[in-house]
Amino acid sequence: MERQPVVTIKNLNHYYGKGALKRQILHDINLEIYPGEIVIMTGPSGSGKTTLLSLIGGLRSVQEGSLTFLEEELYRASQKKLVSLRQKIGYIFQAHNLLGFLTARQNVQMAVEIKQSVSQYHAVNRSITMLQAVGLGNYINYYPENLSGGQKQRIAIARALVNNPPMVLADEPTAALDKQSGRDVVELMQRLAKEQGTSILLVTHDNRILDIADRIVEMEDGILLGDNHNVAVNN
Ligand SMILES: Nc1ncnc2c1ncn2[C@@H]1O[C@H](COP(=O)(O)OP(=O)(O)OP(=O)(O)O)[C@@H](O)[C@H]1O
Repeated sequence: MERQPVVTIKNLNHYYGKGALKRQILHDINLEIYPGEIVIMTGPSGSGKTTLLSLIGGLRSVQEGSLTFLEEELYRASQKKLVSLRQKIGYIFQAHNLLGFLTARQNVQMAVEIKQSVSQYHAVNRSITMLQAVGLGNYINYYPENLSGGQKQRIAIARALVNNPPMVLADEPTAALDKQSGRDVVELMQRLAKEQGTSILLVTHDNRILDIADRIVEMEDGILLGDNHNVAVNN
């Protein structure tokens, strides 16, 4: 495995609220994620997992500490830099967030077209290839409402991976799925991530999928447990 991390977080703190209402949510977080690595983050509700995910994804500004993505520092980064970072990340959420008036192919194609100046022909072909890779080759022209929860989540995976991003952030991707569909979806993510060398940071409460991780870290009251040793070794 290549040793230059995709994400390096050092002494990261985060707060919500102002004045007397200011509350520290993340405490001195240290974490490194390497290319192709699948890291699962667990922890109780309200412990700060989604907050950390949104900071890594450039969806919130870093307030204190250092967070680098592919060697770009996000602390005090411009909006332009944050926008360009977001384009390097695939997102998969609990609710698949597909657009109901677009077919499976069009939902994936949109992600290709937003990001790159590619021809429509190329965007269509890439979208179809990606849908085939997630096992939806026979459902390319279906609308989301005519597909199962697991199939919709597969479209979301195709959309997240179609631009071959260095990193995918997944927030409870199996929460709305039954046991078998949840398992299928994460195994698919695991396979594609390994094939493409994509790193995955996946937040879950689902103990049944922990085995797909290369590494498990746990968030408790805004403190990240389980990764300190790793950071020390890599420094
Ligand atoms: N925008 C916000 N403004 C103020 N407080 C917030 C905001 N977003 C989250 N919080 C609070 O910050 C804490 C951490 O929330 P966060 O969503 O990061 O936790 P989580 O571990 O992802 O929880 P869950 O597993 O329920 O999604 C919670 O106490 C939450 O109420």
